[in-house]
Amino acid sequence: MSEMKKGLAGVVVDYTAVSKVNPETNSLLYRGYPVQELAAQKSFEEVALLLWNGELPTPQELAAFTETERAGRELAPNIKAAIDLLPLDCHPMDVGRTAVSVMGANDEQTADSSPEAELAKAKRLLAAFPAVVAYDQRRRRGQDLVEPREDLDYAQNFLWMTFGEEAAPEVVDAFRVSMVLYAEHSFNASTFTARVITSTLSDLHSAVTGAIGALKGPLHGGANEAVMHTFDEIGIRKEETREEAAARAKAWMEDALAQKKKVMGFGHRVYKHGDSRVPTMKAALDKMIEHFDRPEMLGLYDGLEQAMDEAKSIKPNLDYPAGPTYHLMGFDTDMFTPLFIAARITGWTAHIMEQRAANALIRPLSEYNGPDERHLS
Ligand SMILES: CC(=O)SCCNC(=O)CCNC(=O)[C@H](O)C(C)(C)COP(=O)(O)OP(=O)(O)OC[C@H]1O[C@@H](n2cnc3c(N)ncnc32)[C@H](O)[C@@H]1OP(=O)(O)O
Ligand SMILES: O=C([O-])CC(=O)C(=O)O
Repeated sequence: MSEMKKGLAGVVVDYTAVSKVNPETNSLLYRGYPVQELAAQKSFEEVALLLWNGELPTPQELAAFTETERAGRELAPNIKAAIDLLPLDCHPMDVGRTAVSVMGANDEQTADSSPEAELAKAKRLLAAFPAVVAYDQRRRRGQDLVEPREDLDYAQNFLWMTFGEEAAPEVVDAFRVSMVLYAEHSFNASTFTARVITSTLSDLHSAVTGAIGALKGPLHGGANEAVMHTFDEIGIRKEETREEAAARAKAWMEDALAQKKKVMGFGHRVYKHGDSRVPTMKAALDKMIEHFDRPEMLGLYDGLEQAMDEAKSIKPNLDYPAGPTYHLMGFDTDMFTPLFIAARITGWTAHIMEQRAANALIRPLSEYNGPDERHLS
């Protein structure tokens, strides 16, 4: 029997030039650039162009994309109608998955897999998806659709369409940082799903729809939502000091680990000494805690992190600081993973284009362990 690698752990299956995750140096490079530098200096729009094209845009390229992106933000009538038909208590990831599927049916270039068409579709998806998340949160709150504004950038407009008011610059910046950090992460489960689907020569929207299904699970993107459920289970008490909250969180974690529970937002398949993106996202969370004056949230955060570190030396992943950041911004908890979709559309589509350019059908082998051959009498 050939060696089996459950979960493909440690298996290298292809080359990629999109990003490099290095657990030894705890670094993440998008097309060669450290993600921390991009998060400090670049807009999400610039990072998207970097991931797709391999280079940062020239001012002219950025201006052209800005125009396309701002013109493509409206919710198409049949996507709005499809969302309106979905139950208010279905998960927002079901809404996001359905919306991308309808976008695939709408797109005139769905069957065109030329590099130019793939890039154009990726840009349209990036531009159109925020309206899905924004409208879904609003309809669940009994609020009307807010039309996009072309005078706002991607992050500003996303928050505008969700909350119907202009967000403070600090909030916009933390949101932008989260989008940049969530944009890309090599062969994670959802990206690999997108590449598997692409490898059959299926279309870009099908690959993204499948990737959304993979992202939904709590072992992957669904963890950012699960982190908030943990905070809620411990109990968020605004009147509490940071120290009081930390003590309760520590006790909660010790109890959870004694019961051998998996606590979402901690651990990673590749990083074993901490996720390269966490310090940058934690700095954004700190700014939100200060902006909204919520020190007790920091107490909960620190308490869980310290207790996990002391008991198992397992470090937080990106979902851990992202969850409470989105909560403080005002997003409903089950909207957090759709926010991850909005960002990861960039990485997924970059990988879809890369897979298509050097394709091989992805079809591994299995070792049969069912009943021996038998026959109908
Ligand atoms: C953006 C992202 O998608 S990042 C990932 C988000 N996912 C989560 O936060 C879910 C929680 N974390 C996990 O389930 C895991 O750490 C994974 C799935 C991310 C990575 O898992 P793997 O590399 O397969 O490691 P595995 O799950 O085998 O864990 C190794 C050991 O650490 C323990 N462990 C790992 N993560 C956790 C955790 N979050 N809580 C408690 N124990 C954990 C496991 O129980 C296991 O212990 P054991 O050897 O005593 O059985
Ligand atoms: O790389 C992974 O396995 C998961 C992850 O952190 C991501 O997709 O951002």
